[in-house]
Amino acid sequence: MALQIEEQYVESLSSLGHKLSVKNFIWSKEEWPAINHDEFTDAHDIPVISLREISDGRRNPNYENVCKVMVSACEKWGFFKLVDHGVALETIENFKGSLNGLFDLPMEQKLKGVRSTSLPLGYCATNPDYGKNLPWAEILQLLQSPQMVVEFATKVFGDQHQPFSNAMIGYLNALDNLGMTILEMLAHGLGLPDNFFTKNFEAKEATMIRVNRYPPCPLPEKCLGLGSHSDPHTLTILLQDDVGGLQVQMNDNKWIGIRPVPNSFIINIGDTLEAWTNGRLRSVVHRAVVNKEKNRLSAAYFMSPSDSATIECPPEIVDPLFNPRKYESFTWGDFKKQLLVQKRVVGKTALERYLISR
Ligand SMILES: O=C(O)CCC(=O)C(=O)O
Ligand SMILES: [Fe+2]
Repeated sequence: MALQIEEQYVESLSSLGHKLSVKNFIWSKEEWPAINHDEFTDAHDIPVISLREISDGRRNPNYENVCKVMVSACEKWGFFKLVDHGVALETIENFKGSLNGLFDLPMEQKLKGVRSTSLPLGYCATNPDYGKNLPWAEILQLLQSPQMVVEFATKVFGDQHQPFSNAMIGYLNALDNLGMTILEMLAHGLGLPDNFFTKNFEAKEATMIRVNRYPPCPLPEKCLGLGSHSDPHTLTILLQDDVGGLQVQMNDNKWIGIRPVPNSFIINIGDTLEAWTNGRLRSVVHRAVVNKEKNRLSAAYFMSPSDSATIECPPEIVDPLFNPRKYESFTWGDFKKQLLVQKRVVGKTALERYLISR
């Protein structure tokens, strides 16, 4: 029986002329997920933070407090759920609908927007960037660039590209605003000038979105939608639907499932922000598991500074005696270049190249 499943042809993830079967997607045993996509333990879930009380921003008396709570969540968990975030429901629903519509297209049409071998941007059915195992996912990666969105959408939809382009551009703009707000709040909560991070984010050279769609999988206990990894960028704003599948690794190496909350985002710290804060805000390893019945959509918006931005922990955060500087300073451009060459590895190792050895 098991053998039969493993031999099944995986139509949803096979590019034309490149037939894959379930066995091509089986991960090494150490990576097999022990908890299902819909297993959650509320006592161990990540904190929820609301922006409702402070929708008028810095002038609000609660602002200070919410910024501190946000920093604490990122110190302890590296992750939190954000509700009352101010992004219009319509913008989110339009975006989700357009992306599900894209992934529902015949493979032949999606492949018109296939990513190139040199640049990981565009559509791909099985992303080989995450080590030797194939993720059970279709992926669309695009930069925060209206021109690139239109270029991609035109390849796939021809002169009918506008609904897709508009939904995507509207979503990217809304998330850029939200991301800048969060980066300001984190700086404020850390006692840094409010624009300490955001001043490096005016050019959107490397900010990008990755939309993942995980088709139903006949063997979810041996496959993964996305293997264990940390996000190398600065800040991730993740949208997920109500299916469930995101899991986060705790300090004791145990995995916890993150229960989807309607109309929320998941915010997590990337490696670059961990280095920028000398390890105070944590970039935490996570993965996506798949399930037998349902398609699952998630979209990770990765904020990145300008290529020339120098990532160096400010003196306010370093203490030469108790908390000495952990990382050499580096530019985001250099780190990004290294990541492109190295591709992804399992777990969290990308920052190691900048560790100061003692
Ligand atoms: O699908 C998910 O919930 C996780 C996605 C993710 O971690 C990523 O795209 O980096
Ligand atoms: Fe991620």
